[in-house]
Amino acid sequence: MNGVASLSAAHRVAVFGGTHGNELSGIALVGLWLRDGAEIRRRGLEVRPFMANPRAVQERARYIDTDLNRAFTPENLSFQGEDLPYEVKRAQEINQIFGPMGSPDAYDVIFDLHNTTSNMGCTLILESSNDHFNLQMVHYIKHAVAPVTCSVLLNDHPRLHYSTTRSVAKHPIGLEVGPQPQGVLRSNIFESMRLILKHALDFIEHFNGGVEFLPCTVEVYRVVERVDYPRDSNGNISAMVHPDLQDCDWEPLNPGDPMFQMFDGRTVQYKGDCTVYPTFINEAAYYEKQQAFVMTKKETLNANGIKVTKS
Ligand SMILES: CC(=O)N[C@@H](CC(=O)O)C(=O)O
Ligand SMILES: [Zn+2]
Repeated sequence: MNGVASLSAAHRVAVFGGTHGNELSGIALVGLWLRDGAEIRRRGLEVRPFMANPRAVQERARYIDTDLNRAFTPENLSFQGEDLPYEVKRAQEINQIFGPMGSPDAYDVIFDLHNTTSNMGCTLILESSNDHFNLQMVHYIKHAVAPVTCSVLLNDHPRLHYSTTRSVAKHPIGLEVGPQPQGVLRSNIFESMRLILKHALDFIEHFNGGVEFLPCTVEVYRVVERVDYPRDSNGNISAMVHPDLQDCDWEPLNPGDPMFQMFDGRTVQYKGDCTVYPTFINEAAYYEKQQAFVMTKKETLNANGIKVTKS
């Protein structure tokens, strides 16, 4: 052994767009690939483009009844009856088609395409720090796009983790590209998303084809806290993201640095005792979630070497 683990091939891959109906890059790309899938075809793989929340896409809304990307809880997936919220029914359908979640029948990989209004650039979102297949994939993608940066957000926090659409797959991976306003298509964001997905599919093709990926390290930003806006006694927002923090996703925030600018002009400073790396700063979709930004800490993860199991 040289530290290289054998994993089974990843034959079934899905690409989801429109999990949120107002994030247009993934919707446009999946629409394109539903009409002609040549671009995402790879040897030894089934790659299935899929519109996750078609009614929300129709309405150009994030969701109809409830956020689909929070809906994949065990309770929701096992509810019976007719009167369920649209996204709960849709979650059950998606779990039927691409799951069941946690079973051997589940799809190997789901890429879930999102846009953010934050200045995050290209970001891959992982839900586990010990999925070595995904760690190797993000390592490959980071190298393939360099010198352009592709950041990795790790959300496996026990309290802050949420039940995503992609979590139906064995290897769930989110792709978040911004900044792009809701309901808007920007060509640069569209092309960045398209390129990341190309590299991701290339990685899987190489892996299935027998290429060995050696042990490596991956820099990730681990979610440690969600930060709400300052609020008045009625619960209304009383401040905005400070101009020194706005658009500074992934940049260090040090103790004493400004975070918010109150409507009355005062500044709210970061009072923590260590450097953090804010992201999803001023994301439009997070006002309803009482979230001004996410605090992360930088970490280096070790990825095992991997190669495909000979069958
Ligand atoms: C802006 C946005 O929708 N972000 C995604 C992030 C993710 O896919 O984990 C969400 O909150 O569902
Ligand atoms: Zn989204």
